[in-house]
Amino acid sequence: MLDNIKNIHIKTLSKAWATLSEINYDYQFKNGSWKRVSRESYDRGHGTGILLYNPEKGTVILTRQFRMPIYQTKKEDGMSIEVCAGAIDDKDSPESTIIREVEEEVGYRIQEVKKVMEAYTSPGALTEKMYLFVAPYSADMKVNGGGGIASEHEEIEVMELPFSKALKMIESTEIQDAKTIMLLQYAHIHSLLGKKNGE
Ligand SMILES: Nc1nc2c(ncn2[C@@H]2O[C@H](COP(=O)(O)OP(=O)(O)O[C@H]3O[C@H](CO)[C@@H](O)[C@H](O)[C@@H]3O)[C@@H](O)[C@H]2O)c(=O)[nH]1
Ligand SMILES: [Mg+2]
Repeated sequence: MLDNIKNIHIKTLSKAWATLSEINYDYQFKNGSWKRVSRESYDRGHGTGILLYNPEKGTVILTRQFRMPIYQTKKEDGMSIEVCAGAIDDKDSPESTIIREVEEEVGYRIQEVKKVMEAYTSPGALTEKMYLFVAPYSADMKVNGGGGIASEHEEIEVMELPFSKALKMIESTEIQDAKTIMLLQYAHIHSLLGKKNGE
């Protein structure tokens, strides 16, 4: 335990789909003084995301879907271009979650994934950590059309596009999702697309 934090009091402000808490605590600053601090924290569990890439074709698979928080903040159409992603149930591992999400959302059956990053998505407000993966895909792995689970009100458009175009969509701000930008840049830095590495 840290010795510069004590008297932690957690108050649940909302417990519905996820949990919003107000956490009050005494924190000792570097000059030795103690202060009572209050912070809100939103817990909706952890998440996974994956960049699927095809080095032969020079393409990647992304998704496009409506995201209410984007609509709420930007007053635009709320559509978001993202890597395939999913929330992790407590009983599942990040790996098994993402393999299942890939089949549900984009229709590919993949066997192996490579974890490349663990990233807190908004550590001042969210408990969420994203486990980020990459995996190659090919046409013979396609098992369905994807789209997500209609009963969970998901409507996910599957996009297969040249890696070079995806990189340009970061510059043009068509892609604004952080985990997607991180994975596309990872692929670029590590030349995952070989000769078709976006140049
Ligand atoms: N009722 C209700 N249902 C919700 C809510 N939020 C999510 N759901 C349900 O839970 C499903 C979650 O779908 P996933 O594919 O597992 O997760 P995701 O929405 O893609 O989220 C992923 O990306 C997020 C954005 O980066 C991440 O925040 C999240 O951890 C995860 O990785 C949704 O389709 C919806 O049915 C909510 O506030 N209320
Ligand atoms: Mg999802």
